[in-house]
Amino acid sequence: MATANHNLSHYDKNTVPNAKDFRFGIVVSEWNDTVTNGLLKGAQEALIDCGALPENIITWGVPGSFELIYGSKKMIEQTVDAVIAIGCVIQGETKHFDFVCEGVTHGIKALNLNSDTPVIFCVLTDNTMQQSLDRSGGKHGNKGTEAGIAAIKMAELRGR
Ligand SMILES: Nc1c(NC[C@H](O)[C@H](O)[C@H](O)CO)[nH]c(=O)[nH]c1=O
Ligand SMILES: CC(=O)[C@@H](O)COP(=O)(O)O
Repeated sequence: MATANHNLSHYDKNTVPNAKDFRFGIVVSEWNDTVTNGLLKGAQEALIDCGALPENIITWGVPGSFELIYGSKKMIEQTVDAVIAIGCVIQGETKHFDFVCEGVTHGIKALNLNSDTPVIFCVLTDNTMQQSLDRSGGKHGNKGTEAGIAAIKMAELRGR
């Protein structure tokens, strides 16, 4: 289902475990910070709405989405139950967009494969700034909210 047909902010609390006993790490890119700060807000609000304690949420900034890989690797060492990697990559004039998006995707996939801590992919890869604004608290909701809920569900699965 395309995002256009699904509000990213919608979730049913009855299907989300209570997050009071979990610790979360959030790594957020400074590139396109109007968007990434909106995603961060959505993620933080979702975590707290579902019981997470503010003191159990560690948040670090990194320069760009490519640095989410290393930042998430270091965050895993903070003994958290899940990491949320937040970024916004927007197509420019060159192929750099392709390499950043592919690099981040493969890097975060590798962290999920090679560590015992789930890393949630909250990286927008959009054609325009408007598409990113629409998905970080705009008309399509907030992908950060979606990522926060995913982090709680994966933290619970990790403990099974
Ligand atoms: N163009 C965008 C970037 N580019 C920067 C890279 O992510 C990286 O920081 C640089 O190549 C140094 O390693 N990053 C984004 O997050 N979003 C963009 O649109
Ligand atoms: C994703 C990027 O790195 C990109 O926004 C940079 O823009 P450009 O391709 O015009 O250099």
